[in-house]
Amino acid sequence: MRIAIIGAGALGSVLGGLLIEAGLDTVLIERNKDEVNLVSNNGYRLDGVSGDRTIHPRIVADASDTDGADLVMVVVKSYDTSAAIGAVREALAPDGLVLTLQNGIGNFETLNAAFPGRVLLGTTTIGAMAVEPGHFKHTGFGQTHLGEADGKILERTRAVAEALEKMKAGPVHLVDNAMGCVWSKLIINAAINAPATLLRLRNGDLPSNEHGKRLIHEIVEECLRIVNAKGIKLIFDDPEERVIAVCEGTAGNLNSMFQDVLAGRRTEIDFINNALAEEAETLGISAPVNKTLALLIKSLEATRDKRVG
Ligand SMILES: NC(=O)C1=CN([C@@H]2O[C@H](COP(=O)(O)OP(=O)(O)OC[C@H]3O[C@@H](n4cnc5c(N)ncnc54)[C@H](OP(=O)(O)O)[C@@H]3O)[C@@H](O)[C@H]2O)C=CC1
Ligand SMILES: CC(C)(CO)C(=O)C(=O)O
Repeated sequence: MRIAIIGAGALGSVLGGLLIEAGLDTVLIERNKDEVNLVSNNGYRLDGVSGDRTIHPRIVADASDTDGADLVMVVVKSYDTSAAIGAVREALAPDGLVLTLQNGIGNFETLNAAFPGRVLLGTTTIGAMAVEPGHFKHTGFGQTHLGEADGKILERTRAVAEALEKMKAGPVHLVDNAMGCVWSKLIINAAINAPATLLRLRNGDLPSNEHGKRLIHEIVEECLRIVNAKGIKLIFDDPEERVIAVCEGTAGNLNSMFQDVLAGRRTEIDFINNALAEEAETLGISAPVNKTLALLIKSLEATRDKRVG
């Protein structure tokens, strides 16, 4: 299977490195030309839980320099998905498939509008971090869930799952409820990322007091009203309990939104709490908690240079 990865950032470089080491024909497509030159000339350092080594991938800035991939994995930030469609089109073989493992909602819909019936979706808890140009850290093994949007288990989806399994980065589950997986992760990110960012807390400290617990409760309840109205089936029975378990399981983490804010990068708020608020509005449901969290994070992004203290 020929694989192209669009976005050789943290997750793309970790997945790419593991796929290359597993012997899969994998090319990285990255828009940052300095990074492409650096990695073309020297490879990149990949360290962390799977060891410390240098990966020498094939990496290109122009997707038309690839050979027609059977699988194009989109691992750009959610706000870059629309702009990446041209690169996906250039990289994709005529009968190739697209896979999104991005956080938030809307990525599948954006890609599927461009490549109808050819997009798989899912989630991964594999952890990745960019340390500096040319250096990425594999911060954790994790579970990957993927499937077809209509829930069918097809031979083509099985082949993708088998290829990803070769990374040995954690179990890869072929599921009949991939949309439910995406929404389940959405709720976890909605209830942890924005509040812990605003409170400047590590994940474990968010539910450490009754107010933080109440905040999680209010966010999850609001999300559940949207999920139920849309008829989405989550992959766990008690989402609130799961959010608290994730906080405890990742207690020392600064969540990805907090890391983006600290680094002065744009966040994925439009695809998490803001997307939930928009879904609610479309459904005629009130979602003041998600709406307020989204406005606070967007205000935080807009006032980066005005912070006091
Ligand atoms: N990191 C993690 O552990 C996990 C991340 N995710 C999700 O995966 C997605 C990617 O995250 P992450 O890897 O951390 O993000 P990064 O910002 O580290 O990587 C994204 C990369 O994609 C590049 N890019 C953007 N648009 C294009 C394009 N059109 N063509 C080629 N390259 C492009 C960016 O370039 P530039 O530098 O110019 O912006 C950047 O290098 C997000 O949705 C995230 O939520 C999910 C699970 C785990
Ligand atoms: C699960 C969690 C909250 C772990 O930090 C995460 O996915 C993130 O930081 O985006």
